[in-house]
Amino acid sequence: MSDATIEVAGLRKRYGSTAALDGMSFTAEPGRVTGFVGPNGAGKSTTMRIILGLHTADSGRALVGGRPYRSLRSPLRYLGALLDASALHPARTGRNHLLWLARSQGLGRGRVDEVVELVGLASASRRPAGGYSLGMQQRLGLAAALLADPPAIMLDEPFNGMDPEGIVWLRRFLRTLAGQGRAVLVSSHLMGELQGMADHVVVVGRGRVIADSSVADLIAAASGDRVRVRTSAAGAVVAALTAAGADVTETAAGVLSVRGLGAERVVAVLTARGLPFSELAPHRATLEEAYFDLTSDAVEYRAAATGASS
Ligand SMILES: Nc1ncnc2c1ncn2[C@@H]1O[C@H](COP(=O)(O)OP(=O)(O)OP(=O)(O)O)[C@@H](O)[C@H]1O
Repeated sequence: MSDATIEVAGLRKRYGSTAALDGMSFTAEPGRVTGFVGPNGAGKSTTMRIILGLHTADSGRALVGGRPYRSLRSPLRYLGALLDASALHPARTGRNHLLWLARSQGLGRGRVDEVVELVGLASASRRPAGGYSLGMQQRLGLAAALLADPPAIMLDEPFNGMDPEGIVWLRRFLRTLAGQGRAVLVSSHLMGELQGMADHVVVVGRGRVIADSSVADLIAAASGDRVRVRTSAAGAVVAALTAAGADVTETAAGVLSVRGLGAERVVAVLTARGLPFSELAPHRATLEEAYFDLTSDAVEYRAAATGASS
C-alpha cells in the first residue's frame, strides 16, 4: 500500500448507549481529494480521531500508509491533520506556534517560513494567534499540517469560518495538494463546499458509509435522463412533449424538467412543431442534490429521533 493511503475498515465505537460508528469503512487514495460528508453526528470527527489514535475504536482498524498512526515514529511526516483550528495558545504568535511544532519534529525555521507563505499567512504570522479570525486559524492549522511535507492530509471542516475568497483559495489549494500525489481527506457537512473540488465522496450517516463513489458517477446518477427547457410557450411545449411520451414538470415559470426523452429528441419535437425555446440542456445535478437523494433516510431518522425526544 502507498504511504499516502488512509484506510479505515469496520470501525465500531460506542459512547455509552450511542453507537457513534457502526462499521465505518473507506479508503482515501493518493492523488485525489476525498470528501467525507454527512449530517451532524454521522461520525466524521470520531473516525478522524480514531485515525489519529486520539480515540480507540471498540473494533476495526485505521491505517495510514498501511500502519496504525500510533506506531509511526515521526507521524507528522506521514499524515498532516487539522481537527480543531481554534486549539491554539492565544498569546503565542502563529509563527511561534509553528516553530514550536517544527522543533518537536526536528524541522528547521526555513520550513516554517515556507508553509507560512504557502497558506497566505505571512503578514499575520508575527501577531498573537488569539487575534486571528477563524479563517486565519484554519490557515495556520493547515500550515501546521503541511509542516513535515506529509503524503497524506486530513482536515475536519476546514471551510468553517472562511470568507468566500478563502473558500476559493482553499479549494484550489487542496486540488494542488492532490495534484502533487497526496491523499487529501476533507470532512464537511455541506456537500456544496466540495463541488468542483473533490474527486471522490464518501457519504456517511449514522456511523456508516451510505455511498462511496466518484463525484462524476454520483452526479450522473442524480442527474437521471432529465432535460431542462426554458420556453415562452410552456403550455404548448408541455402538451407536445407529453404527447411524444415524456414526463414533464414545470419547475419555475417557463422552465420545464423533461424526463423520458433525450435532448436531441426534445429538440426534434419542438422544432417540428415550431415551438420556441431559449434554453435546452441535459440536466446536470449538483452535488448538493445528489447528497440529499442519498441522505434523506439518515436525516429523516434524525428528525424522527429529535421529534421523539422533545
Ligand atoms: N466524546 C464523546 N462522548 C459521547 N458521545 C460522543 C463523543 N464524541 C462523539 N459522540 C457522539 O457520537 C456521534 C458521532 O459524533 P461525531 O462528532 O463523530 O459526528 P460528526 O459527523 O463529526 O458530526 P459534526 O458534523 O456535528 O461534527 C454523535 O452522536 C455524538 O454525539
